[in-house]
Amino acid sequence: MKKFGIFYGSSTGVTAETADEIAKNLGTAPADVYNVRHTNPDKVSEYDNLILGSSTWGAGDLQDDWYDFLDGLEVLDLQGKKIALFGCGDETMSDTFCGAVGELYNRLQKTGATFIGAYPADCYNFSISPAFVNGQYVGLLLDNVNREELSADRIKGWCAQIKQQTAR
Ligand SMILES: Cc1cc2nc3c(=O)[nH]c(=O)nc-3n(C[C@H](O)[C@H](O)[C@H](O)COP(=O)(O)O)c2cc1C
Repeated sequence: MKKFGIFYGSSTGVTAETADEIAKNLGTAPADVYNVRHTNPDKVSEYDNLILGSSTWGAGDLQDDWYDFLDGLEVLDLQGKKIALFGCGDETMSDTFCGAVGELYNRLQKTGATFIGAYPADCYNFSISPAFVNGQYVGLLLDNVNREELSADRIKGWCAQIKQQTAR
């Protein structure tokens, strides 16, 4: 089984670019990076570790292409797999910042997968995010609308963490 499969949904390309950047940092081949719009959820069975990314739209909602994919994904048995989440949003959207990441986290609990890649919420400006659980974010959250200059380092640090958490 291959190590990392990266699955993303993106409306204007920001999360797509982030997925590619994460792939480079993890040493993942482009062929293992999937736009969920064109992918069957069963594809995840080929991977030990799933990196899942969505931007947030509406008011804290999933990126459009995630709806069907998540319906199929959340009913799978993913025991033994690790899931790391990332998202792109806008911190100034107050309490919906990266809400899609919170939704992925909540709906995928029942799959039995182990969640890795929690990220410290220091250095962000937010009130309450749906992705903020037990004092930290449940994944890597990026604000390329207002703080794009921070994203490359955040991705680098997070990928180093993911490598450690999947080393065994
Ligand atoms: C109409 C609209 C609604 C948005 N709603 C949210 C939101 O609720 N929370 C958030 O964090 N970001 C929100 N955003 C910001 C987007 O998530 C952000 O621009 C993101 O980088 C888009 O990524 P994508 O191109 O991969 O879809 C919104 C943007 C627009 C234009």
